[in-house]
Amino acid sequence: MATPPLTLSPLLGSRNIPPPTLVSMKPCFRTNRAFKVSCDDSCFEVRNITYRPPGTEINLLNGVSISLPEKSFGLIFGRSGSGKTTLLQLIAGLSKPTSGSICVQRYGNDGKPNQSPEQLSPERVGIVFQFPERYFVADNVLEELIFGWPRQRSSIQLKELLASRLQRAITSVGLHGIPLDKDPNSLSGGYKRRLALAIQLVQIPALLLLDEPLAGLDWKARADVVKLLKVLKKELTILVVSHDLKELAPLVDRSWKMEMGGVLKEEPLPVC
Ligand SMILES: Nc1ncnc2c1ncn2[C@@H]1O[C@H](COP(=O)(O)OP(=O)(O)OP(=O)(O)O)[C@@H](O)[C@H]1O
Repeated sequence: MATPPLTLSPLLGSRNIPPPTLVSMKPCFRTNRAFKVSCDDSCFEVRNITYRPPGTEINLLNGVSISLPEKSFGLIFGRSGSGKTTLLQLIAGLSKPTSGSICVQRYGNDGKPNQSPEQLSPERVGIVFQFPERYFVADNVLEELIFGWPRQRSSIQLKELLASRLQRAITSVGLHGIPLDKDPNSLSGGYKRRLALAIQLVQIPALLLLDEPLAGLDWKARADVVKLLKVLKKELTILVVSHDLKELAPLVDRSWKMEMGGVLKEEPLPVC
């Protein structure tokens, strides 16, 4: 039986993004690891995207391109207001690019595309906005996790599928020791982030987008989230926007700098 796609949590559209603090950058650079795209590998590709919000005269993004191989970790850094979050929103399908495309491209042994690019559908993308815990709506962890799920009567098979996905998501973010009837707002900062990640992982996204995943956490919670992302990276393709370059650097396979005016350039991280 075909599995109906799970709807994205209604929370997504309502999460506002306050500006993060800018972390000073050190003047030494880390080299990006070389990537070999081999037989039947696929890449998430943003191709020459331009974005001008409806009714405005200014392009927030100008000819942005990204290629991120499956199960790799990409990081976008750059000054506040340069357009990083805007780009994540476009990749997640929350707004439409004015021109350009977002797709999945498969490559053959020779490194050349071996079929036509497939448009990246929003159902395959999970996004966790900055400070996601500010937008928790439920009284307990379980309700928070299933907030966006279909409420109509569903088949036993669908219920079983959702339950197994839920179990897997809870385990993969290390929430299994937490009672499901606990108030999400009583969790520690690090566990709130785990919960926000689990909400997205239930849908088994092919691509996970994270906007400032370490912002506002204490050092212990930051270290926990970095450790968790290292584990998730084995299963998922992850694209992060962050100012916390030093802590995330060990995970990063590819990095880009967003210049003011929405111009993106592939560039090594400016950290030792
Ligand atoms: N719908 C819109 N209409 C006009 N301007 C917008 C719109 N959305 C965002 N902007 C502006 O676009 C610029 C880029 O915003 P964006 O949030 O993408 O930057 P950012 O690089 O993620 O910044 P930060 O690091 O502070 O989160 C900002 O100047 C913002 O005010």
